[in-house]
Order: sequence, then structure tokens, then C-alpha cells
Amino acid sequence: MNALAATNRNFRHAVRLLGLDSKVERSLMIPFREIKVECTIPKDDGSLVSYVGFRVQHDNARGPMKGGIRYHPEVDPDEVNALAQLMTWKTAVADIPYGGAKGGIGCNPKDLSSSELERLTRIFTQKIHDLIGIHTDVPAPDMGTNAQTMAWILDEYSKFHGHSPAVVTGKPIEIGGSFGRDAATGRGVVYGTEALLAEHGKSIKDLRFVIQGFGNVGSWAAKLIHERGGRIVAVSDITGAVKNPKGIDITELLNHRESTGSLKDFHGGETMDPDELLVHECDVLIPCALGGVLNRENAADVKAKFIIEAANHPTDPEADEILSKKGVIILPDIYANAGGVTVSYFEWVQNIQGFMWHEGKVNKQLRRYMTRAFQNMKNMCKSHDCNLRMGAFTLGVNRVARATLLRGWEA
Ligand SMILES: NC(=O)C1=CN([C@@H]2O[C@H](COP(=O)(O)OP(=O)(O)OC[C@H]3O[C@@H](n4cnc5c(N)ncnc54)[C@H](OP(=O)(O)O)[C@@H]3O)[C@@H](O)[C@H]2O)C=CC1
Ligand SMILES: O=C(O)CCC(=O)C(=O)O
Repeated sequence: MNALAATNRNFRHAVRLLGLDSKVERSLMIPFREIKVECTIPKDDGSLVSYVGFRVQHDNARGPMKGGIRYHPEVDPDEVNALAQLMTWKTAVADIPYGGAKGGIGCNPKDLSSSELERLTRIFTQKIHDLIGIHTDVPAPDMGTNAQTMAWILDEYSKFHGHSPAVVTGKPIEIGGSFGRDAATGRGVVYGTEALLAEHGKSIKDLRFVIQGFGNVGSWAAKLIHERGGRIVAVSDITGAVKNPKGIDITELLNHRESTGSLKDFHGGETMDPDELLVHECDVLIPCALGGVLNRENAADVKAKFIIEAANHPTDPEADEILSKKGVIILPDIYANAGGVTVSYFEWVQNIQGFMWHEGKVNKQLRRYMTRAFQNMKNMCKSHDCNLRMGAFTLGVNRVARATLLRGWEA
């Protein structure tokens, strides 16, 4: 099942649990606006290359639309639509005053030089600059993009609209980024994991973890779990996977990745088949890379008792059913990875105020938001007798439906 069909299915299930009207359902499902643009750039060798860029703005009932921009070869319109919709429910779960959006360019950023990436980002910004903005749609990093990408968007956007730091979040600190944004998604994952484990009388230091993906989210989650005494027994990136039953020294792995650019040839563990990673023996599995990685092919073989969805939609609905029958507890993406967008909100607030917070304040507020959202999600589970995914979906969808009804549809 593709990402959009899976997301729509979860949304419809939440609508049924909430008893929402079919007109509200239809209005919430159809995206506010879908943008598709051609981006042609000269390569460094003078040849021309064309890419397709997307921005889907899903809903703005609760505030400006918000969500990352992904550079990845598998970016397609359905996936961007699904990710934009997930952002709408995610910002509502976190209770931050935003709607949802997502963007992407179908390219492999590893095949482009830094100057080619800059040209691509600038041309994409030129094509969408009049449709994004501080109070309309605020992009941020996602897979394959980073603080530098946001700096180029800010610079290009500012040529048309004047200096506008709040038009993107996840920027470098020097040009208005927030302390703590780089680590925020991974840190939020850890706060969410702590809240879940505490409910089950467990703590990070007693458990074994497997992490798929060692980019922004995966490496920060790994570092913070390692610091708390959690034993990380296997990690992967696109180049391969490494395991060590005694626990991988994450500080050494970060140093290795820093000096070589990947996890390959790391001597603090044994190389393993990356396909084995998701079904490796552990207590907690944290997918931090692509969507749909847990599916009917591998779900029955998963050994973890807890899955923390740091990636967006890593579990497809068939896997969801298989895992739930096995008693695996899944902390859903629209809650588990909401730390990133929550600190993006703090960054936007700081830009608008023209006042910078220190990192301690950012992290303290992040914990407060993640803890509050966890309790709200649990309350929805109780009132609708449902699992955590539906607890999060009913929480998010209900808040957006309420905002939509309050605003009304009169033309
Ligand atoms: N950045 C953020 O703030 C947020 C991100 N997310 C979600 O988290 C996930 C990861 O995003 P982010 O960390 O930002 O992205 P990055 O691009 O920083 O990192 C992605 C990581 O996934 C690895 N990867 C890619 N394909 C595979 C594969 N087939 N098997 C194993 N590893 C793979 C990459 O390997 P390599 O390094 O070798 O390329 C890299 O380590 C995405 O689903 C994203 O939507 C969710 C909320 C916020
Ligand atoms: O920080 C943001 O605005 C969005 C991050 C994002 O793309 C996500 O949460 O999936």
C-alpha cells in the first residue's frame, strides 16, 4: 500500500472513531494546494539537468502550514501528499499553532556537488517563493536537506521579499537558527521513548536498541540513548549495517562517520546484512530513515517489543496489524518525531520576537511539549479504546476539525 493510501486509511479510521461528519472528512482530506514545478539547472560541466519539485500544502486551519523539504530519488507526488497530511496531524498533536505541508525534489543529493545543490535550491525557491511565507507556509529540513539548504532558501526568498529569517526553520544559528533545532527530532524521540517506557516500568538504561538510519535523526537519537546508558546493538545507514551485542560505542561511531562519511569499515562491531537489521534481536527498534520499511514481508519476524517511529510512516498498515497481534507497542510517527517541528516552532517564535533563547530553555520547553502531547494522546486512547496510533490520529484530527468548524466555510 502506498504512503498516501496508508495515511488516508488511518485518517478515515480516526474520523470514524470521532464520529465526524462526511463533509468535514472530505474537506480535511483534500489538500489546500499542490504545487509541482520544473527545476532545470546547469551542472558544473555545463550540461543541463531537469528535476521535478513539489510542495503540498495540506491544511491551514490552525495556522501557517509547516513541514520539511526532502531531496531523495524516491520523492513522488503521493508520498509528498501523505507527508504533508501527516504534518497537519503532527502539529495538532504537538499543539503548536500550525497546519501541515511538505515538499521535495526527486533527485539524489549525493550525485550533486555543493554548487549544483545550491543552484537547484535557489531555482526551486524562485518557483515557489510567492506561495510560501512567514504566515503562509514555512519549510524546514527533512531527508537529504540540512541547515545549509535552509540558508539558501532564506537568501533567495529574501531577494524577493526582504530579509525574512522566519520563512524557514532549521537554519544555521548564525542567521537566525535556534539552539537545539539540530538535535530536536532525536531529542524528542528520546523524550517520547522515556515517557512510553516509564508507563511500562522500564527505562532506557536497561534495554537494547536497534537504529535504522544514522543521519540527523538517527545519529542524535543514538547519541542521546547512548548517553543515558541504553545499549545500541545495531545501526545502519545506506552503505550498510554494523552490530555489536555488547553495545556499539556511539561516540566512536560518530567520529568514524565524521572522518569517513559513512558507517562502512567501522571496527567497533561486526558488519551485518542491512535487511536483517529490522528483525535483529533487541527490545526497542527505532526506524530513522525511509517510509514503509516495516511491511508484510518482515513484520512477523520483528523481535522488538517497542517500535519508536522516528521516521515518517515507517510502518505500513499490514505490518501495523501483524505487529499489533504480536503485542508490539508502536509509538506513532506523528507523536514520536514531533520534536523537530516543535523546536522549529520555537525558532519561528524567536525570529518573530527578534530574541534568542538559550539551549537549556529550548530543551526544557521541548520536554514539556512532548510530555503534554503524550498525556493527551493517552487520554484519547482511553476515551476511544484504541492503540497509540489511533490515539495520536484522533487527537490531531479532532483539533483540526474543531478549528475548521470554528472558522466555517462561508465565502
Ligand atoms: N530532520 C528532521 O527534523 C525530521 C526528520 N524526520 C524523518 O526522519 C527520517 C530521517 O530524516 P533525517 O535524519 O532528517 O534524514 P537524513 O538525510 O539526515 O538521514 C537519513 C539517514 O537514513 C539513511 N538511509 C537512507 N536510506 C537508507 C536505507 N535504505 N537503509 C538504511 N539507512 C538509510 C541515510 O544513510 P546515508 O547517511 O548513508 O545517506 C541517512 O543516514 C525521515 O523519515 C524524515 O522524514 C521526521 C521529523 C523531523
Ligand atoms: O521542522 C519542521 O518544520 C518540519 C519537520 C518535518 O518535516 C517533519 O516533522 O516531518
